[in-house]
Amino acid sequence: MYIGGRQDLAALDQFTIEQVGLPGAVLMENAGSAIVSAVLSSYHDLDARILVLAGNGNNGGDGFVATRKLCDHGYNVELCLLPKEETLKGDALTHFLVYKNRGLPYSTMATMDKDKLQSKINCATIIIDAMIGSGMQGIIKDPFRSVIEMVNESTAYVLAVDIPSGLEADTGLVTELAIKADRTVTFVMPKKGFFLQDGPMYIGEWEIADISVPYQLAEKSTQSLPRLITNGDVYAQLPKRPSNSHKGTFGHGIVIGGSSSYVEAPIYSAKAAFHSGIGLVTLAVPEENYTISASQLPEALYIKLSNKEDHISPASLSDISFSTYKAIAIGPGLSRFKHGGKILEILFSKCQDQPIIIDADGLFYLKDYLHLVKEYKGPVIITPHPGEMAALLECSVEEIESNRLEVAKQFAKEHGVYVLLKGHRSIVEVPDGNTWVNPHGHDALARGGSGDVLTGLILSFICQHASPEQALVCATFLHARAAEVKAKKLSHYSVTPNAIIEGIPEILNDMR
Ligand SMILES: NC(=O)C1=CN([C@@H]2O[C@H](COP(=O)(O)OP(=O)(O)OC[C@H]3O[C@@H](n4cnc5c(N)ncnc54)[C@H](O)[C@@H]3O)[C@@H](O)[C@H]2O)[C@@H](O)CC1
Ligand SMILES: Nc1ncnc2c1ncn2[C@@H]1O[C@H](COP(=O)(O)OP(=O)(O)O)[C@@H](O)[C@H]1O
Ligand SMILES: [K+]
Repeated sequence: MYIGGRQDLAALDQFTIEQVGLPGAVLMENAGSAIVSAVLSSYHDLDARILVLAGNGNNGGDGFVATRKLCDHGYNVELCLLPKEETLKGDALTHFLVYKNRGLPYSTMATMDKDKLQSKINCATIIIDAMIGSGMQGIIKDPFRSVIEMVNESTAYVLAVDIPSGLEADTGLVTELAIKADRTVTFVMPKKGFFLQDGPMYIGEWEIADISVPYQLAEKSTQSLPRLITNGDVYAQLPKRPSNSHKGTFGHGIVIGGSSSYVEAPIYSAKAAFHSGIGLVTLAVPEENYTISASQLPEALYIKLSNKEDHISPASLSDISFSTYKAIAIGPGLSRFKHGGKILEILFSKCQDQPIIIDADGLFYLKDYLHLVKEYKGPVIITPHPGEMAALLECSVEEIESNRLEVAKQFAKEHGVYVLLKGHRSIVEVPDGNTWVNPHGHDALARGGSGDVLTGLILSFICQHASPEQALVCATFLHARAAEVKAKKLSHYSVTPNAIIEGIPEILNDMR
């Protein structure tokens, strides 16, 4: 499923109107009807008081259609047009005239003082936000400003038409104020802004409505648009498991990490790999971590790396026979120490072309070794959280967060790496290829060790013959879904890395 920005949507609408020959007023009729269907599917109480707040652009036009049709269904619905009537034009004006020709009632800000509007908002059970849609730009201005404040303070259920008013479709930025929707019915495709910056906090539950803009056009003409990872994508891309297979079929991976302060991190990665189908895992950890690691995960094979003070001695990596492993994950719990970058130097010199996944403190050292990545024959995958990405780029976390899609794309292109930029709505960027956005995951994942689990999943799927892109798509989605399913059972407060690992089989079992 593609996600688009303002211009992508406008181009698709225009194509449908001009080339396909479906007039804009028909699309608007469909959009309004989709809002009505959303109300009909959830609210059967005809006494519910529905207030439609409309702007003067096409988003408002959708609101006029919805109000007319809700009246026809017998709902107790009221239309309030916020800008002046004279400012209406185009399809919105057409549908406003249809509304008026039907003799249906409406009020405007001009005919009503602020207190009266406030009392309408307070009395509403459902508010339909048709003030501003994808045409939103800049700082929200009056008359919408004060109305948005009132709506956000009310107890009404808020249904946003296409996008909550005040949220920027391209960037997910809310400058000062936007509608906090309970549900957003969006047209044609989800907007990029739903998954960036403030967006996820404003859209509520969301769904896509078909308004007869042919979606196949998006697939043909918008290859560069990001895609949302769906259950279907993951099902299609998960490594298949022939029943006559043996452990060699599903690959042997190695996790290199751990230090005296961070014992658990590489264990979480290896456990996650075991719970998601890998054939064999070797844990290469400092020798002083061996006993506790082996007691927690006896299924793994072990390489005891010699310690230097409280961390791995980089030179000890020279003794690993890397050709044994189908893929390598490095970084969880490695810790930061002087000359730690030597670890990457040795790793890249000893590996041939197997996929290398660099996470956590491995990324800390990467900044000075990016040339090795470019020269390496095999795929390199990096999994930074915004702080790690900011350190790699020597910029602020804010700069990363306000440009997540661009940052990931640029970095992947420049260095030829697969980038998984983590966070609330993680981004998977394939060098010179696709961009994927994960719509799942929440605060239950905001706990030390969550990222280590994800690294193990990526390793596991690569060892099972998934391409790096497939592995990243599957791992990112399953990791977040596992946390969601566990949070439902245990509470958002209580999802440990081990709980996420236990959630993985539940999600895998549900995949179809
Ligand atoms: N033919 C089409 O293009 C279709 C568009 N549709 C609807 O039309 C919407 C896009 O319509 P438009 O491009 O007319 O734009 P919108 O109706 O989303 O917004 C434009 C209006 O918002 C005001 N506005 C923008 N930024 C503002 C700010 N910062 N403060 C205060 N007011 C602001 C503008 O002055 C203008 O009146 C979509 O979101 C969708 O709901 C649907 O009807 C389907 C067909
Ligand atoms: N609020 C959140 N919403 C969605 N995903 C989250 C959230 N907080 C954390 N995550 C996910 O949890 C993981 C945390 O990784 P990371 O920060 O590397 O943790 P650690 O290094 O402690 O294991 C990432 O996959 C990230 O996307
Ligand atoms: K809206």
